[in-house]
Amino acid sequence: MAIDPIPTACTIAGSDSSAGAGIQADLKVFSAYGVYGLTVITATTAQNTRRVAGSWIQSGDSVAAQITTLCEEFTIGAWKTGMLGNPEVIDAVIDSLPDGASLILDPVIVSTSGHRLLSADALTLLIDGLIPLATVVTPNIPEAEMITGITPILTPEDVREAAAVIRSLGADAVIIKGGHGTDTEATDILLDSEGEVALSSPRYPYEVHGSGCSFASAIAAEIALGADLRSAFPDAKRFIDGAIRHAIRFDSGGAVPDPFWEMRRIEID
Ligand SMILES: Cc1ncc(COP(=O)(O)O)c(N)n1
Repeated sequence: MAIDPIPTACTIAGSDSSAGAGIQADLKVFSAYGVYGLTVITATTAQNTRRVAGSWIQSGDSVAAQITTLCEEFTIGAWKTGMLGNPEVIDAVIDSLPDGASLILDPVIVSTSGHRLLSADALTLLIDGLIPLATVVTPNIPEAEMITGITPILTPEDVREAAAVIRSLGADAVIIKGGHGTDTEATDILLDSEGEVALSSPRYPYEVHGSGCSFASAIAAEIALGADLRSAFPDAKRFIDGAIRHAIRFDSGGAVPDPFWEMRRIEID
């Protein structure tokens, strides 16, 4: 199928040196979809699949210049935010994003390995300034707890209550990802103006570094291709389930999603 012009999506996120999460995950997912991926780098991190050793955040000016320079040339079908780091970067994003942007806001706060990727004062600004601009916010359960103050989120009713609170902060829609729960299935819940959709997929017996980033990027790619959120959600869920089922697993025990598993020319399962 020929699509002209090529759809574009832009990720505003941190670099992950292990290439499982962050900018690298997002670009892989965009490319697997056939969407041209643009990048705004907010930070570099020194990390592997097990730990974050350090992070260095860009200035607000750098982030603003990257966004405005891209907007000079490209019509960007979807924006996705990941690690933003501090209030200066969030302010730059709020000030530079074009009006009417479709924004998939993945509220990266703490890495799965436990390293803080967003300062506490930045969380307040993310809630007050960025969530109201979001087409969809995609927290996992720990992030939903930190955004809403509802702790612990344990039952499906708790998840629904947290999703309603996040929508009331001004987002069009919320998807709370169940991947950090303990059931045998990972159930994600979408809440939008029309109500709720719950989707479950198997939980695999290994931790996959970067699956949250990859899922949010799959939603962004779907939106860039013209899907609405109600159809993007099940398609992105299927996509990430395949990338996790066929995750690249290292000798260390670490694993990262493989959005390209169907294209592999070598057998690694
Ligand atoms: C640069 C960057 N962005 C996002 C994450 C979150 O991913 P995870 O929750 O899998 O650690 C990360 N670890 N690093």
